[in-house]
Amino acid sequence: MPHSMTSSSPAQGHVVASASPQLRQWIAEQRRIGVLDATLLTAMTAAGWNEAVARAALQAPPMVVATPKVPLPEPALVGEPGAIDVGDREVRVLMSMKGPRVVLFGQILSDAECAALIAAARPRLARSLTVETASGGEEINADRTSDGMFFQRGELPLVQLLEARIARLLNWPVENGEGLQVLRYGPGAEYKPHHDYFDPDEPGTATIVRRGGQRVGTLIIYLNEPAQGGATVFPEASLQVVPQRGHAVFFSYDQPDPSTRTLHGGAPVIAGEKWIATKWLRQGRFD
Ligand SMILES: O=C(O)CCC(=O)C(=O)O
Ligand SMILES: [Fe+2]
Repeated sequence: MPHSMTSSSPAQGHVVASASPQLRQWIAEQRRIGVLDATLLTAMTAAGWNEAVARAALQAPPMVVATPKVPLPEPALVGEPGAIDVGDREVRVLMSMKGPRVVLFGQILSDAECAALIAAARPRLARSLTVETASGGEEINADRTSDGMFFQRGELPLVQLLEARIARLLNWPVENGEGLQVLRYGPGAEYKPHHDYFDPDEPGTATIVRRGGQRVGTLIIYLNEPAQGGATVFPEASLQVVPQRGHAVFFSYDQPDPSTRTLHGGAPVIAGEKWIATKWLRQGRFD
């Protein structure tokens, strides 16, 4: 009988002799986001799959997941680890959401490292520009009232160390990352909701993506804690990430399209200052 697939439950069916490609696809997708096999088995039998078939499907060679349009940065969350070893440090896993793809991490930087990054960036701050897709150049933008600067990739030992951690954490080559950007928001400063990918309909985008391809993921690292305000918000997911020193929020987008629901912004700082470091990840080498 025909059956429909959703991402949250296996296909319903009567007793079936063998696992369909759809079922194997669903298993692969669930594993990718970290669901354990025991949980999958329960879900499959509850949905009407014969237990022997369900077990066989779980034992079959893993299927390549076809859902993402392009390979994406993604942390290894299979088995639901509480932390990920990034070489010189254990990064804590605090929250994981599938659609939009958002993962919250803790302790990617120590307090001392956050302070050192702020100190290195502070003398180089200037009013933030945004990439202007109309021309491919950069411009001052009223939607973005922070001050910022870019580090060259590998510019300082601390920057290099952080880039290596990010590469391990998100399984994405260091070479595909843009230089780390540090932003400071004073009281009232904000970054209105936007997408980080480059709009394919804008004439300047072709020029921009010649170097490294599209952006496919973003990691925002919180370097301090504003006294009030300054959350990173995802309006379409009703999600608000409160800045905590050393934490980082990751999100990815498999195509440059609003359907990824990765619209996000930095809410106005109400009191104090907000410092973040942003790492944008490209599809290919960003040289
Ligand atoms: O300030 C924030 O929380 C968001 C920053 C952001 O969207 C970006 O740097 O692309
Ligand atoms: Fe952004």
